[in-house]
Amino acid sequence: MDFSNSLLKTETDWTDAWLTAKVIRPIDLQWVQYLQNHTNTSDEAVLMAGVLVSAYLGAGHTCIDLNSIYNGDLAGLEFDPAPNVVLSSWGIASAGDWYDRLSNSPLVVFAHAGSVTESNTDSAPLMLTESGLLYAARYFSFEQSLLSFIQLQEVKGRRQVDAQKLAALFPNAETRELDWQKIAVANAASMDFSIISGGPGTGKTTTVTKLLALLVWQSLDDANVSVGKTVPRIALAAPTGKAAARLTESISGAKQKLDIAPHIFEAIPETATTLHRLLGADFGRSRFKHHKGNPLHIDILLVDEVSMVDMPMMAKLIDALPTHARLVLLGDKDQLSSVEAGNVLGDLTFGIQREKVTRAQFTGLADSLGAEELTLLSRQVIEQAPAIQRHLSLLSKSYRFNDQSGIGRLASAVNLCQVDRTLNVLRSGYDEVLWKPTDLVNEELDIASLAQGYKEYWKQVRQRTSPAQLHSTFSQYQVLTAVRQGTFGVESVNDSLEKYFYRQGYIESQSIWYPGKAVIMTRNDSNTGLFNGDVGLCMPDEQNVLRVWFILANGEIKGLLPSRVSSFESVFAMTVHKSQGSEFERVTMILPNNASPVLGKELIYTGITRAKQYFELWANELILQGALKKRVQRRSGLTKAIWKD
Ligand SMILES: Nc1ncnc2c1ncn2[C@@H]1O[C@H](COP(=O)(O)OP(=O)(O)OP(=O)(O)O)[C@@H](O)[C@H]1O
Repeated sequence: MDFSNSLLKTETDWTDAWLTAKVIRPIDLQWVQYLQNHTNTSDEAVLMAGVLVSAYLGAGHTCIDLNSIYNGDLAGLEFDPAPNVVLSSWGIASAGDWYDRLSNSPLVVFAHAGSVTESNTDSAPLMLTESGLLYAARYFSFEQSLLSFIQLQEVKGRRQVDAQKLAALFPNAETRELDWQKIAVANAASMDFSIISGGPGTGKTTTVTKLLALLVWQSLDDANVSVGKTVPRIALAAPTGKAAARLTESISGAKQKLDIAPHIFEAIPETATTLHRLLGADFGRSRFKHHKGNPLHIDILLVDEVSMVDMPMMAKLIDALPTHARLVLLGDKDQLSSVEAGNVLGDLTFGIQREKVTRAQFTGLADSLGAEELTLLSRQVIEQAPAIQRHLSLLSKSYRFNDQSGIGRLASAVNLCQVDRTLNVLRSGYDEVLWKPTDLVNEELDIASLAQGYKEYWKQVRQRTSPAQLHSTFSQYQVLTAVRQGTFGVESVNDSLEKYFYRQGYIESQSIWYPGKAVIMTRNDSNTGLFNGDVGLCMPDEQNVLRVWFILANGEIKGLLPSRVSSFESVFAMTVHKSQGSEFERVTMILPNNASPVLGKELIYTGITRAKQYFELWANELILQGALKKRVQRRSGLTKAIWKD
């Protein structure tokens, strides 16, 4: 693209420098040029703000903060020259000056609730708030709908909770120690909007299955569907096909463990779907079938793996929710945020306090819990908390990792950014944690050792085992990488692994598709119904025709001819980003040998918590230390708006 005639071209050549350094993308300039052409604006300070808004969106931030940028806080993005240096060279001496220039531009509209809707975003491309946050208008509108939804929850009354039924679902609840899963259920049952967050194995699925059982039981009462009582319509959803398939599996498992009447058991669904499918994605159109004008036909919506849900999707989900429906969000707030812009779960749970309840919550729980529980809970009350706190429950006791577990300890140290403790755990010789320090100079990867984990998989490929069994074996082990490019990036590691498998004779032919080939979808495909992130394994069917087998969100297995599978890549190694929503018995995670903007503690925490039994880390100590000190904090207006009290 030639920008030579553009007003963006200045003596400082800031656009060229930023493009060359890849800190902005051509699309960021194209967008601003488009705006510029439509409004005849030539104020470079405004155009720079537009370029930054677009570039920040690309990096996952929903807005820019003029004050932070002017003060040199660039959210980890490496702009050289720094925006404030360029702005100063134009005589803009403070963030306030920049604000004034933006306020007077035809490109910018002063932002307040209701000042923009998704349909009028073209006439108001940039939105500026009083506090100096600048948004692309669509993103301001998404954020506003989420805020309005949360505000609406505050005026809704409490729902009655049946204490006896609740107690029956928690027969082992102790009287000397609070059961925070029970409190989470009691709390969520009493309101229309709730978030249950927790690390791996803290019982999120168990808790939410009991919540569904309680809600169904309360609706149907003790008798079988009695006159005048209807079964609540419940939908289970997750952001990706893989996460939905896992939710299907884990809800069915958790249901089996409940001691409930058959008619309640039957009324709790087991099949989850993707958010796209739930909302009625029409791949040819940007709008979903379900929205405010045509809401979903449901009474309760449970969404799992919410850390992966981006801001536009969350806004659309809320838009499609009928006003009477309950929304329960589930996820691990400490995991990586969504690939696209936003950090919805992180923002909503930003100031969450562990094992605390607000005064309002405590009062609300009075008729749901026993006297002894209330006495214990009364010691956990916080008097001052923002309104959102009463919608939140944080589960922290892990039923997967006990206090002695290496993986649990490692995840906890990483999550708290404790460098020394992390290194101690890695060096402590736990059976289930191994650290292989990598050499910064000699970038050889021990592929033979990496490939060991796939031995059982290849054995089963040779034995032509069933696709379901093959998937089960494949999910036992996964190599994870932090980045895509470079020797330790996913592309190179996959390539090396495939070459190794070929040399070992595991791969039988040189064609693209061979028995045992493992792929991951890289985009949604309306023709096949597959979703970005779905994993397919190649094996002959009973007629000896090669097919690629996928596990669908509902748990079914579907075999497609390879010619029907497009937009995929190999998945013997996958990026940590793509692994969100999946878990494996054993994981090897490889960090790159140079610092990368994506490398922060959230990524390392997410990688570790994919492993259920064994975790191996291949990383250089310096790179690891640097990553642990880095928190990737996404800019948005949500946190301040919700947690300001
Ligand atoms: N209160 C409890 N007492 C005993 N075991 C429990 C309890 N809660 C959960 N578990 C067990 O711990 C394991 C993990 O529980 P669950 O799957 O509900 O957790 P999760 O937070 O959803 O896990 P994940 O990290 O996989 O999403 C399961 O085997 C479950 O049966």
